[in-house]
Amino acid sequence: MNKRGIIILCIIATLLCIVLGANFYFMYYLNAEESQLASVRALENMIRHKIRHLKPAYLNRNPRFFMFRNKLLKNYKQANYENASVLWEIANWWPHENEIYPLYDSSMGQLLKTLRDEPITRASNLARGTQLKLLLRLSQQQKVIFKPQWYPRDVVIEGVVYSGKDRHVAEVYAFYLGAVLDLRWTPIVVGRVVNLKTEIYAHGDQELQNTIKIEVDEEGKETYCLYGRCHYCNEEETVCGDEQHNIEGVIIYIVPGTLAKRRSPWQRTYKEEKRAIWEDDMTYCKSLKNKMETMRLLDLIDVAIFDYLIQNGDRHHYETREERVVLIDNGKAFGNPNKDHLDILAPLYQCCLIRKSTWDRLQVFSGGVLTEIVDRLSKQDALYPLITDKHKRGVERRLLVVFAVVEYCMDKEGDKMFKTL
Ligand SMILES: Nc1ncnc2c1ncn2[C@@H]1O[C@H](COP(=O)(O)OP(=O)(O)OP(=O)(O)O)[C@@H](O)[C@H]1O
Ligand SMILES: [Mn+2]
Repeated sequence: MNKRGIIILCIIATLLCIVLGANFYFMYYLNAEESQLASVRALENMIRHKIRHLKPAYLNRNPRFFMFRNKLLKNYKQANYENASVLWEIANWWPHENEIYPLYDSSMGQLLKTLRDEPITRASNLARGTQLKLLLRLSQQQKVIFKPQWYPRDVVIEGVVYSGKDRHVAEVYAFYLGAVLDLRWTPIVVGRVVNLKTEIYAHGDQELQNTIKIEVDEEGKETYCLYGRCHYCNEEETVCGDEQHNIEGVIIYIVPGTLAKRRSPWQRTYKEEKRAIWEDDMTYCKSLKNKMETMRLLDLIDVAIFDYLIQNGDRHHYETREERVVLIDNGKAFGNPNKDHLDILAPLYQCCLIRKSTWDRLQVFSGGVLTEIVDRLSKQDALYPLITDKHKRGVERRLLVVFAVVEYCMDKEGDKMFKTL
């Protein structure tokens, strides 16, 4: 063979290698993707099977519930007070690690009422986070956060789990749900109707006033519309007062102490065409178990259950207080009552661990009692009813899914999945 022949042969051989190699790679890639998909599907099927065969105890009311009910109702019943300052001082001493308020305290009911009734004496934009929120001062003293209403209760937010703006009532619901499940890690929150003209604009600083548009129609009737200052704020998207200039919103008590922000290991990519590793890798938790303290992992699993019940799929970061996880920012829940995003529960089904106390507590509120008690507790809130019946049914349906996932994990891991840390 001459020199030219050898070169041509070499080129052909190289090309063959590249084509074959690429093919093998492609086939490997396809298989890997298929098996990942298969494992996610298999898990979903397993959970579906478990739901169909749930023990009656998970479906019926638990008689132990009565031991908790009266105490809860008594503790969170809004009550008259004499001196708001004293109550705020008490509440500012409450937090310990991530527990924001005590199990039972006679000041709680009074504190809730101060947040609902005390006059707003100053208002400004709070450009923390990305969504519209205000910083209010009550009675020249206590600073609180205000998140306004964007949607009526029955609007269904379509699309991905983190679509849309905040749902203000979700913050109140989260507060009561945390109280019921003994995950007292949320800020204390009440609903409040505020007057955009006389309470917000009139006490607003120059900057806030500049972000409130006042329109006057031919009859001289004014409309106040707030767009605020924040990452997503713009003049086209406003919160407008009704005929009396009233808007709904929530007053969020500021958690005293230092908060640290951390990236969630189960963070979404926020790009619909790109999936995160944890979304396909069902063994994702294995490496985390070596990297992360068990305490932290258990906190995040509690958070996953909490978020799954209310369908908050936007906990891209979590915050800690004294090294324990707090449930700050629960506004992106209750978007679509007809849809359950199972992957919010990934920390539970991938790690197959749960705090024993959380597991015991969840079972106390089986059989429809969970949404009933949150409903009773929130009856005194200015924004009652917080969520529609469809959303309530969603919470109950998801509680069964949590039971089913724990059953699935028990099959896999046995009792060693329950931790007492
Ligand atoms: N109750 C609170 N107590 C103390 N700090 C708070 C409280 N609520 C919010 N913050 C602080 O303000 C930041 C922004 O609040 P939040 O996360 O609710 O806003 P957001 O606009 O929804 O943010 P994101 O767009 O990141 O979801 C929080 O990261 C936290 O540091
Ligand atoms: Mn948010």
